[in-house]
Amino acid sequence: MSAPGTVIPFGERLEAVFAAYGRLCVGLDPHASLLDQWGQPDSAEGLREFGLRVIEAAADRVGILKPQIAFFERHGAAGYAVLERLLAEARDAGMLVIADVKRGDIGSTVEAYGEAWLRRGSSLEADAMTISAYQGLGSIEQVMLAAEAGGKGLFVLAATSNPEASAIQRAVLQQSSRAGHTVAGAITQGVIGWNQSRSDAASRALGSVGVVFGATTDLRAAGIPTDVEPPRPGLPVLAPGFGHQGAEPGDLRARFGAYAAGVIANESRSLLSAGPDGIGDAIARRADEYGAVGA
Ligand SMILES: O=c1ccn([C@@H]2O[C@H](COP(=O)(O)O)[C@@H](O)[C@H]2O)c(=O)[nH]1
Repeated sequence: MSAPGTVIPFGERLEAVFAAYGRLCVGLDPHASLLDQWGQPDSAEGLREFGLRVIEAAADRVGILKPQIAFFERHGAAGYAVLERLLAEARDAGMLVIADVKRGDIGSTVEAYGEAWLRRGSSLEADAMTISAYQGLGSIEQVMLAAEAGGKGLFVLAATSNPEASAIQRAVLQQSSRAGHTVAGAITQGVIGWNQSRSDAASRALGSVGVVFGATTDLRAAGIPTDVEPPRPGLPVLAPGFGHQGAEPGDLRARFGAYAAGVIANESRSLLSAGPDGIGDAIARRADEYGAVGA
């Protein structure tokens, strides 16, 4: 147990979760159709009941929860109030919470997003957030520093799971120090470089800044070779695309290759569609299947 106020790097916390619970991450995506299936109204009350039941089923079975903020935002301020409660419940239950917010802007504005989602004591405090470096990796530098100071994590969109992303993410850079790299490859290398530049890099198995790689994505075609061992610290990889979008636990090693050890396998609809009575078993079964894949 660490002393109060001690900052434990996000990468270290993630490593501990992998060791205790494995790599499955439950996605909290309260689609209107799922609320209906769960017998809940498409309202803030419905979100609250749905969210509380998902957290109850997930706690002690998995160590990571990824709320998709869009489904709360569509209910306005009432949705955000529910989200605040659910974030606190999940964190109190000991889960690492990744807020899937995909924020990005000029640096001074991204800093404010970082404060909203990662500052200790913020009503929306999570353990990590997803972020876009479309305005340049430099635009998120202050957030990376603030996250590090608070023991928080970031997942930078690199090679996402949606097929229509490839035209942009596979485009080859003409200028910059990473000319010749794809956009996805340059972002990935930039994040790896950031983790390596931290003072404690050599002693860490995992860095605190990761990337988003879709489990449905051909990483090699996106300019990210998967047969070359990345340097330490290892790269956390938030990987949506398992379950509903088609990827299976058995695909993990072939898809991610040298990055497999850092993969957080997110599944949302495939688990949530088991309904309130089936979700606990669905999570436990899937957690076992990822466990069988190994590290
Ligand atoms: O590349 C990306 C980035 C994020 N997502 C998000 O993950 C979940 C996936 O949900 P499923 O129901 O398991 O398909 C959802 O919140 C997406 O917004 C992604 O799919 N791909």
